[in-house]
Amino acid sequence: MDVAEEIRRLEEEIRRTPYNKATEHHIGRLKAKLARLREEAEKQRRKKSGEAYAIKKEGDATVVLVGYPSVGKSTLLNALTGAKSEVADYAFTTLKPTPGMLEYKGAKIQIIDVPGVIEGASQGRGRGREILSAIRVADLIVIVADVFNVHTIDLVKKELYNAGFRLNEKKPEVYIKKTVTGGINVKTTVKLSLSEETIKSILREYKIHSGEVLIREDVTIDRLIDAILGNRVYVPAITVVNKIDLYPEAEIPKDAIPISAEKRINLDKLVEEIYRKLEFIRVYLKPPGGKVEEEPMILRRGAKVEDVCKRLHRDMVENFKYAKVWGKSVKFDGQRVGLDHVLEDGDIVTIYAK
Ligand SMILES: Nc1nc2c(ncn2[C@@H]2O[C@H](COP(=O)(O)OP(=O)(O)OP(=O)(O)O)[C@@H](O)[C@H]2O)c(=O)[nH]1
Repeated sequence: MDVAEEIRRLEEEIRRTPYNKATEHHIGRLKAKLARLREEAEKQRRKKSGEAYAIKKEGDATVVLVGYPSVGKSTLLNALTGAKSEVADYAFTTLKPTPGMLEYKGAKIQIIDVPGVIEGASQGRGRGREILSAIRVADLIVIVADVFNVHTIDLVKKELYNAGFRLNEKKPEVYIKKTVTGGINVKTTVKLSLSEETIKSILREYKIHSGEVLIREDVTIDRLIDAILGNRVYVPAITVVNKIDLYPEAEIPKDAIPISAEKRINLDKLVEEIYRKLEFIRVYLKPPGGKVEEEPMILRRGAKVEDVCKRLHRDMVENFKYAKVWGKSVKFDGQRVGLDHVLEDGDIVTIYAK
């Protein structure tokens, strides 16, 4: 049996098996096997096709518009940025991703439009591989549908899920340290729904027979597999339904924002949501012995001193000695910190280099 056929067989069996305490163990193994085969198939495909477009990230964050053809992605990109992406009323006018820049509250947000996601992209059909590699650069994904194609939201989400993207999901709090001997030792800080046997058999499916496993959430089978594979992309996402001007009564999922790119309806709300979801922080630089600079550097929540260095100069990380920080991220003002130090909004930073 070839890999594709085996994948289909496993999917079918998982669908048919009801989930309960008695079958949990079995389903766990099936899902682990399925994820492993999908990885294998993905590797083979990558060898064949090679990676497509290299997109140059610019600005303070990158937003990628994803959706079926003709829902209005190019129109939206133009409306948000003033960029000139080709618009036409037939499908697939977008041949290359076209970066444009949105400026809001001091942040420069790069917006990229990729060719319409087609069903089967995660299986490498159509231009799928190119699309998915473009989406990988996203700091935020905006799923675009239109009032006549609201159902495509779920199709896009499914494609992205199968391709390893996890939208608006936190990274699983599962930490695995492999050891050479000693068996699997599971430690947990919360009450788990999965049995220890299920957890162990899933680990064994990935050839982990010995190791320390620390679980800090009531993990599901799928999230446990995600943690083991470790290559999932956790990214925030927003959904919009476009062309609301043509059909104002359309039924819109409650977490989606209804907009009209052409008539500029609700775009201010969308921009605000994009800005909020990107979780920007402002960091002020103070050169050694100098005054605090007026213009902040715009970074994302979780940014480290290392990210500041990278923005300043490409050799800065290499020449870094230490930094001093004033503000919320330190215990006392002027505290010395290293590259790994996580900064907070409003911090003042001085970098000392060799
Ligand atoms: N009435 C209305 N029409 C719109 C709106 N947004 C886009 N359109 C029209 O929808 C058609 C498709 O728009 P595009 O922006 O090219 O769609 P796309 O998603 O980029 O399509 P591809 O390039 O094929 O992936 C064009 O005729 C647009 O003028 C809108 O808000 N309202």
